[in-house]
Amino acid sequence: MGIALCKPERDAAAKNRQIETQIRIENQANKRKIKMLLLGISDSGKSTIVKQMRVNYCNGFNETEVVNAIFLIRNNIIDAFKHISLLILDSHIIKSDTEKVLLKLFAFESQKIEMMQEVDELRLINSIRVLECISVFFEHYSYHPMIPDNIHYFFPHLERIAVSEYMPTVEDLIHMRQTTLGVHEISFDYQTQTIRLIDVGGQKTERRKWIHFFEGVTAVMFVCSLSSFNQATEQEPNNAFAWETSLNKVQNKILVRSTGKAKQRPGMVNRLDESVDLFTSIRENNFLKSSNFMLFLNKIDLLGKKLETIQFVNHFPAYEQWITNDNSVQSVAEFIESMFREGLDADQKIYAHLTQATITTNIEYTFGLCCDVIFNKNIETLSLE
Ligand SMILES: Nc1nc2c(ncn2[C@@H]2O[C@H](COP(=O)(O)OP(=O)(O)OP(=O)(O)O)[C@@H](O)[C@H]2O)c(=O)[nH]1
Ligand SMILES: [Mg+2]
Repeated sequence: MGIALCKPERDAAAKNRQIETQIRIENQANKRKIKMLLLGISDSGKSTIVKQMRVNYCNGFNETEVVNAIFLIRNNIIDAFKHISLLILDSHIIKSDTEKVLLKLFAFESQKIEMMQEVDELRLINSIRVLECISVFFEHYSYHPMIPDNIHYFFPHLERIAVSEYMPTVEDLIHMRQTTLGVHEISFDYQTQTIRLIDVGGQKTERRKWIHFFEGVTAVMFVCSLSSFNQATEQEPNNAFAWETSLNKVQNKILVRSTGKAKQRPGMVNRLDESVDLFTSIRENNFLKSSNFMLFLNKIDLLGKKLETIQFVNHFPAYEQWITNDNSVQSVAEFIESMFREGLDADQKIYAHLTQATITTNIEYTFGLCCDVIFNKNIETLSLE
């Protein structure tokens, strides 16, 4: 005989059943959705792609996000001037004593500037943007690896941005940089399907969270910044792929590629090398064996700008042996793509695309191409079952 429950207990049990049913319904619905995962190292452009999806297929950005963006964009600008000031102070660029005072303020007390009253913050941004040494810097060192990519967009717009009545445009929001922490998901309808698009943080400390989202992934969209070829990060103790060894039983391999590796710098890891190594380890992950792999070779615009003054071969000596080693965007992009394809089995297909994630139509077009492949494959799989 069952134990009789009093009314509050009966209500609680009914509520629990209701929640469980709801979760089951949602899980079933999620299974019917196409799950896409955006992966890649930090700053490659994953969240920028999500923003473009929101512009194209959701309702764009809400009022709160736009207001928050005012502060985030100004912080992006202050952060960029911090790095620029440090470089100028350390360089031969001529600067007057008054210029030095302002440069030192941005270089060493940028956090203080961010905490100031808006009127003071704007005054300082407007004072630094017109300095002679700043224009010299942009003329000669504009694509220095320490400079955040989005300052190339924001610098010419500073007169519009550094005013108290500033309201960010959609384009400003696309270029705004906010490091992703945790995992974020958007869901939207595309043609006849519902897509779940999952964005993760690319920093090393964030990567251990990724594995929890590897089940049932239809497509991995791996994003790599082509312009990262001259950027480096500090080497960390060898535990970056701890999630892989503990959860997926894949051996941590020393990855050797014949195509190319960056010139070694003690204690530093080239960001393009880091990206290729990460891609290889993800490609070998058992959970993702049946997923489609889309490679977004992103920031093609910045690659072009950098190659105007930087010789790619100086960073990747193996490029000397490449079929065409003429420092053109096309040739360098092909070489980089080959680095990602190194060691692929004959039956492992990777669909690579050159992208500029800051251009809405470019991402709309590329996403369309990815979906054509995914949907057609789905039809093939269904007809085989
Ligand atoms: N010029 C240019 N800038 C880009 C492009 N794609 C992204 N960016 C900029 O690069 C910066 C980093 O982009 P995010 O999308 O935040 O990078 P992420 O991969 O999400 O980085 P994490 O969240 O740290 O993993 C932003 O300021 C973007 O505006 C591109 O194709 N061209
Ligand atoms: Mg992000």
